[in-house]
Amino acid sequence: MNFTKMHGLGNDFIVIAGESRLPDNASGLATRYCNRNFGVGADGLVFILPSDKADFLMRIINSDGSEAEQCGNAIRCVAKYVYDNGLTDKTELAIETIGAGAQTVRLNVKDGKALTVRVDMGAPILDGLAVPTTVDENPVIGHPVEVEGTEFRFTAVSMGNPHCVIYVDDAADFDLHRWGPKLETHPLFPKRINVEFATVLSRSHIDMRVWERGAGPTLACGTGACATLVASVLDGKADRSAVVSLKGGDLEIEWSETDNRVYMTGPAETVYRGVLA
Ligand SMILES: N[C@@H](CCC[C@H](N)C(=O)O)C(=O)O
Repeated sequence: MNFTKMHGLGNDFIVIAGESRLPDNASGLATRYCNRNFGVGADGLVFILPSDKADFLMRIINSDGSEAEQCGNAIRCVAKYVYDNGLTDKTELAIETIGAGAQTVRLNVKDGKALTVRVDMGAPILDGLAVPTTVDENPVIGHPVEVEGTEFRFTAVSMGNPHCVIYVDDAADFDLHRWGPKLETHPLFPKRINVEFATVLSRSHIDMRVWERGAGPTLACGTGACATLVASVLDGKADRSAVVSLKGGDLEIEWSETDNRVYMTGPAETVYRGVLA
């Protein structure tokens, strides 16, 4: 199997195109090849597949072998891959995801290569049970969650995949490894959850660090950045358009008042190509 190593702000993927459907052993391939010591090393394994609803279908398997419904950084990589490799000459195309339907992406191209990608990430889901959480509220804002005697407050948002956003004094210095895994697997979250720790720097700038479901600490999370902006608007802390700074760099996020959809703009990079043994 040929692969391409790509990343969006350091959230890295092994990208595979050319299969007609998701291989039966996709989960095993992900745990084997995403391993940073015994494999290629990546946060996820991404398949670019044929779609009957859109130009392409993206399936993403986390490094622990679980499938995610959506991935904001991977969808930008997929858009860059299909354009740069001549699988399409469109600079605006639709990519189907299993959790958020077909999403429109717009490529900013220079010298024949895609530089940045703007993605219509769809409307956020705010109903607590649908996110899913066990909290029957719509929306779920500042709900308590207790871990080892420490109480956090989270706002729940699904961008096709589930997120809980927690405000902390200094996201950049937060102990992700201590709290991330316990929150990810807390009984309040029946499908586990992606956890964002956010510090609002101004109404148009949020600093965020993420503990991802199925992948642990990553350098960036596109859906997490979208969820963080949505939560911060709901919480009255930010305007509808803001820069979300992550460990790997910045994403521009807008939650449109006109159509209720979230738009994400950011880079995608190709690192190298190889063949899986
Ligand atoms: N890194 C991603 C999200 C990947 C999926 C996530 N770990 C999940 O299980 O939902 C992004 O950029 O959105």
